[in-house]
Amino acid sequence: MQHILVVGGAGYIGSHMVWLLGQRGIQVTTFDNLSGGHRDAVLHGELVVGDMADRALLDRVLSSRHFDAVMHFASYIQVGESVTDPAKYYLNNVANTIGLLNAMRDHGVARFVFSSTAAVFGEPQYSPIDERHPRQPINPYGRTKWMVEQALADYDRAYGLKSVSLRYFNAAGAHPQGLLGERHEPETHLVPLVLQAAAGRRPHVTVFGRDYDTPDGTCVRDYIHVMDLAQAHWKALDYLARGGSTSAFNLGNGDGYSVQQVVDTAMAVTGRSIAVQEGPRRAGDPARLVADASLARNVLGWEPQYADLTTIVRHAWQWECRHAGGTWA
Ligand SMILES: O=c1ccn([C@@H]2O[C@H](COP(=O)(O)OP(=O)(O)O[C@H]3O[C@H](CO)[C@H](O)[C@H](O)[C@H]3O)[C@@H](O)[C@H]2O)c(=O)[nH]1
Repeated sequence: MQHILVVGGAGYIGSHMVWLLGQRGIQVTTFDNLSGGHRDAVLHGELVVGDMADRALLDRVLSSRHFDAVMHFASYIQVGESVTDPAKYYLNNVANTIGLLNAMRDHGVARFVFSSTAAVFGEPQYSPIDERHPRQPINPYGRTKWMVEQALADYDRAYGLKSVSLRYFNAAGAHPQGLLGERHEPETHLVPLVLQAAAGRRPHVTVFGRDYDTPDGTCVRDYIHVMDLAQAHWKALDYLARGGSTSAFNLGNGDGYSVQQVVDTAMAVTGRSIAVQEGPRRAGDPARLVADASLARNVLGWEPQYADLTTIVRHAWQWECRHAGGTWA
């Protein structure tokens, strides 16, 4: 692998990926519309600012050099918004992604790494969730990701496009040296919200439901460090370069932490108290989402380095302190 096109490479997970590729000596072109990303977050390679829907621009980029693979981080990710505005999600996450695949096909790029999600599984029927678990997404966001996964299987059968879909559980954490971190506008994810409350930038964090069938009544999730996600993508590129077949892998640590445990860990890491407000359940939240990621370990040779919640929260806190103004400067 010499040169990779990273679509959506200025966002949270994409920017960590671009950094890691730089560390590995890989050339990168980042293609991003900057709607959810930041120009300053691209720490390596060239940046093309544009829209995935702009086919003429995609053609220009894809014909500018040979790309060994394309990585896709350009989806919208808010479950609630996908319910109220499904058009936005089907257009970007499905139609624009298919447009990208068609452009890749026309330009002879035959490898693709796709950011998928645990949301393709819907309500868990057993735990931990392995790749064989039925894919029955319960919201438009999950459906868009599952549609693309299915399209990728068809594109392999018909056109020989080889792909890896990586189904993230709960991405969290930040670059270990504080170079990059998590910023979404608006922020809806638990770890940054809890840390912003610890930093005094929010008055409190709201716990969405305390009546779940879990040990402390709050939802349990499998938090995975963003650098471990990037490492899994790196392994996926290597797998495809070695002739690996089109596949999907779950990415998580196999450890479930409750919302309350995240708050408690954040208080221990930051040494600050965090005000908690009780709120109702959030629609579409399963009680427990925990991954069985043994397939990624066995087939990709993936080994998470930062698997414990304390490390994940500590790195996220370093980022929060360093960028307390909410900017990348
Ligand atoms: O202010 C908050 C925010 C979240 N939560 C709870 O914290 C847990 C984690 O919530 P996040 O919003 O951080 O993460 P989700 O599990 O909802 O989302 C993850 O899974 C989704 C699909 O299920 C999408 O893939 C999404 O991008 C990904 O971060 C959930 O139980 C949620 O109810 C709270 O209690 N209060």
